[in-house]
Amino acid sequence: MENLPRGLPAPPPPGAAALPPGTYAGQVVLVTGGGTGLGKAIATEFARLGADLVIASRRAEQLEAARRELAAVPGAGRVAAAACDIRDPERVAEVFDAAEAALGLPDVLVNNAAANFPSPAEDLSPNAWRAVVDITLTGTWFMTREFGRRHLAAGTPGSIVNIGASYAWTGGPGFSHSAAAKAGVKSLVETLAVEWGPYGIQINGLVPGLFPHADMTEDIRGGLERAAPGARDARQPALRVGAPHELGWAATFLASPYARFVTGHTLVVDGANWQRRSVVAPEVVPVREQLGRGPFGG
Ligand SMILES: CCCCCCCCCCCCCC(=O)SCCNC(=O)CCNC(=O)[C@H](O)C(C)(C)COP(=O)(O)OP(=O)(O)OC[C@H]1O[C@@H](n2cnc3c(N)ncnc32)[C@H](O)[C@@H]1OP(=O)(O)O
Ligand SMILES: NC(=O)c1ccc[n+]([C@@H]2O[C@H](COP(=O)([O-])OP(=O)(O)OC[C@H]3O[C@@H](n4cnc5c(N)ncnc54)[C@H](OP(=O)(O)O)[C@@H]3O)[C@@H](O)[C@H]2O)c1
Repeated sequence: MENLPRGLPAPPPPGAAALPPGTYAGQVVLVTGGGTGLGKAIATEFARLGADLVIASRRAEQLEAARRELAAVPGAGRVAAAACDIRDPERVAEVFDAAEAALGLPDVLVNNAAANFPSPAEDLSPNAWRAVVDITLTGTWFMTREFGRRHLAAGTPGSIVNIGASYAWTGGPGFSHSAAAKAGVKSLVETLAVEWGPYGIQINGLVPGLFPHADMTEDIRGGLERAAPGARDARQPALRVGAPHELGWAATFLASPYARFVTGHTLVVDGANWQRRSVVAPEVVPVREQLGRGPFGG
C-alpha cells in the first residue's frame, strides 16, 4: 500500500463530549472573552458538561448574543454575561461580586481574553504596546489575583486555565508586544502553580496553534492572508488546522477532576507546528515585507 501523507486524523465532530456528562454540574466557570472565537468554543464545551457559566468581555451586545447561544447548548446550566474591561481591577472585582451573588464563586477561571495585531516592532507607539500588554498580561493578572484572593479567603480549591501562544517560547516576529505578554502569562502559570498549590489552586496554560474562526479580527485575518494565502492546511505538519471544539476539550480536561495533579504545565494543541524548525527553514521574509509596509520612516 502506498504510504501517502494524510496528516493527523480529524477529531470527532462538534457536539461530542470528551468527559462524562455532568462533569461540571454545580460548578461555576468564568471565561474571559467567552463571547467570541476560541473563548466561545471553550465556554461551549464547559456548558455541554453542565457548568454554570459567566462570560466576560467589553462588548455587551456580542456577549448577550453568545449568552443566548451558550444557554441553548444541550446540558448547559445557567449562563450569565458581564461587560468588563479586564484592565480595570475595580470592574473585575465587581464582576466577581455579581458572579458570586448570582451563581456562586467561580470554581474555574479561563483567562482567554487577549489583544493582538501584527506590526513591525519599530512601528509600535507606546500606547499600542501598552494596549496589548495591559490586556493580555496585566488583565490576566487582575482576573487571576481576584480569583486567587477569593479562594484563599474562603479556603476553597479552584482551577485556572490561561490561554497562551507558542511564541511565548520562540519569540514572535511581527508580534513583539503579544509574544512578550504571552511569555509573562506562561511565567505566571509556573509561578502560581507552586505559590498557590498548597491552597488547592491549580493553574495551567493552554496554547492553541492555528485555529481560524469567524470572529478573527481583520488585522489578524489580513496578516494571515498575506503570510499564508490559500492552503493553510498544507503548512501544518498535521496537514490541517485546529478545530475550535478541540481546544474546548483540552480546556475542560485541564480544569477537571481528572487532571488534578497536572499544574504549572502548559499544554500546546497545535499539531506540532511550533516544533517545525530547521536549519533549512523557508527563506526569511522581513516582517515589514510580510505586512506590506514600506521602509521605516519612509
Ligand atoms: C507577521 C505577520 C504574520 C501574520 C500571521 C498571522 C498568524 C496568526 C496568529 C494567530 C494569533 C492569534 C492571537 C489572537 O488572535 S489574540 C486575540 C485578537 N483579538 C483582539 O485583539 C481583540 C481585541 N483587540 C482590540 O480591542 C484592539 O485591537 C486593541 C488591541 C488595539 C485594543 O483596543 P483599545 O480600544 O484598548 O485601544 P485603541 O484602539 O485605543 O488603541 C490603542 C493604541 O494601539 C494602536 N493600535 C491599534 N491597532 C493598531 C494596529 N493594527 N497597528 C498599530 N497600532 C495599533 C492605536 O493606534 C493606539 O495607539 P496610539 O494611536 O494612541 O498611539
Ligand atoms: N485563534 C488562534 O489561532 C489563536 C492562536 C494562538 C493564540 N490564540 C489565543 O486564543 C485566545 C482567544 O483568541 P481568539 O482567536 O478567539 O480571538 P478573539 O475572538 O479576538 O478573542 C479575543 C476576546 O478577548 C476579548 N477582549 C479583548 N480585550 C478585552 C478586554 N480589555 N477586556 C475584556 N475582554 C477583552 C474580546 O472581546 P471584546 O472585544 O468584546 O472585549 C474577545 O472576545 C487569545 O488568548 C489568543 O491570544 C488564538
